[in-house]
Amino acid sequence: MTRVKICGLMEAEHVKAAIDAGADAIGFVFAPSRRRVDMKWAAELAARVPENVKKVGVFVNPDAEELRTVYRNVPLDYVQYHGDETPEQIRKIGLPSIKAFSVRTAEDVRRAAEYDVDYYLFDAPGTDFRGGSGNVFDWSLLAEAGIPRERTIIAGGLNAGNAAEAVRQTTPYALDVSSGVERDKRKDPDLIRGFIRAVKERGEA
Ligand SMILES: O=C(O)c1ccccc1N[C@@H]1O[C@H](COP(=O)(O)O)[C@@H](O)[C@H]1O
Repeated sequence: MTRVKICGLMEAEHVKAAIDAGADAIGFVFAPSRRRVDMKWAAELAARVPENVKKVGVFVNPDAEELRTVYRNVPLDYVQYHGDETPEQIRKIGLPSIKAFSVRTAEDVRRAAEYDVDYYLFDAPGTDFRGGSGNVFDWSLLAEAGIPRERTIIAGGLNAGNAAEAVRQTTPYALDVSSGVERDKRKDPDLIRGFIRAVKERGEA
């Protein structure tokens, strides 16, 4: 069964909607973004999340000490690195990790093999910020990744209308969505439910 991560949550109502709809993971953005949350509020939101729903902190080129401070104060399951972090930096920090790759070319996808992380996330390049752009990348490039599909997460411009096709083409571990479950730049509970339904009710075994 393909997992779903709902990212960029900022409001308690939307955290609850994602959990109730069956999200497998939720994401809090600590990087520069219109979806950024501060550590104290993220800790309050995270405290409402049951253990079976994984909590992911999204960072871009974080300072290692600041990252550890957030990790100590917010009960995160994974750190998502969404910048230019090197394999050595991630290894040295030593926390459970997801590395995001901005995909323009096959070379961008091949870089993933240099990293030793828990999950590999492939996203379209950002526009205003490093992620959360609502753009789709060319999924066919993933054939170049050389990463087991059970450790692959697809992001970038997903919505209830293209989620099933993304799963069909890429057979990933999980889909990750932010813009596609927003209306007027704010998360929308109906869109969250619709996205999760579109992924989970594809008729998979
Ligand atoms: O969501 C953000 O604002 C964000 C900012 C900086 C880095 C990553 C960010 N989010 C990640 O972007 C993709 C989702 O993008 P989309 O809006 O669905 O196209 C996902 O990996 C988020 O974790």
